[in-house]
Amino acid sequence: MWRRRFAFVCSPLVSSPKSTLIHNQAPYWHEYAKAFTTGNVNSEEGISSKVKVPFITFVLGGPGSGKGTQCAKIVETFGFAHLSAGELLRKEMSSNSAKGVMIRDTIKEGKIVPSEVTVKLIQKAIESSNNNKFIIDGFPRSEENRITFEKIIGVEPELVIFFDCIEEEMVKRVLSRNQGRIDDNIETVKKRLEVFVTLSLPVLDYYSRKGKLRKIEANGTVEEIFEKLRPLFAAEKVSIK
Ligand SMILES: Nc1ncnc2c1ncn2[C@@H]1O[C@H](COP(=O)(O)OP(=O)(O)OP(=O)(O)O)[C@@H](O)[C@H]1O
Ligand SMILES: Nc1ccn([C@H]2C[C@H](O)[C@@H](COP(=O)(O)O)O2)c(=O)n1
Ligand SMILES: [Mg+2]
Repeated sequence: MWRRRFAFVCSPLVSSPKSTLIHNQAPYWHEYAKAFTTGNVNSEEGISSKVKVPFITFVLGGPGSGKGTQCAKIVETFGFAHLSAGELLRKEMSSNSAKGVMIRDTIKEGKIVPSEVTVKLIQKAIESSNNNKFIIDGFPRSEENRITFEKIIGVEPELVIFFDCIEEEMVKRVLSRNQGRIDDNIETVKKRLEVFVTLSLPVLDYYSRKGKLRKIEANGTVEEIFEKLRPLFAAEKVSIK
């Protein structure tokens, strides 16, 4: 019943109160569901009603729009597991394997890493977590990302948050981030902004049409922005029954 309340409070556009999580099940889904089971899966009947299905939120926005900053606050306040696609890729690129080098070159160019690489890293992180509420930051960055996630993971997000921030502010934030990222320079930021418009906007459009998108105006202070997010995550609305 949490979902019905969620839909009512946050989006009159959500047309169906039916859970989308257990539809579109990929072949992988059965194994995936077992990772979240309460120990009551009946192999003949399939997934039992006690299986805990993951609650997935995607977070999108241009470079420097504040995704990582706000995700950290959501984790702290609402107990989500934070999976940053960019962070997973940066960890992977630090190995000097051929894949690591490919990731490094792609990130430096401000482009998008092939979806299968990113989705497999996300899959591994989900499988090794004890949590069942995930906030996936910086994903899906493209329609290819989205479709690959659906194919491999077989779960749809309940919610997609878009941080809408003006370009000038995003550039300012990235250039003063000072965390030693290879993409925090003006050339790469310009390319990332172009990639965002070309590849990520269609994803936002897709979720908007499904009634799942929540746009957050992201030009204010960290606290002001978090206050806009808070109602989306009020505890009882995201607890999985
Ligand atoms: N509301 C804000 N006001 C001012 N600075 C902010 C705000 N939110 C985040 N920042 C700062 O801006 C920089 C970029 O923020 P953050 O890393 O959260 O963005 P991001 O959307 O995750 O970017 P990227 O896509 O490049 O990873 C950080 O140094 C962060 O401390
Ligand atoms: N789905 C994703 C997420 C990230 N990347 C690459 C390309 C991005 O510019 C870079 C940094 O990501 P961020 O930390 O800003 O989320 O990582 C990707 O290819 N695909
Ligand atoms: Mg980030």
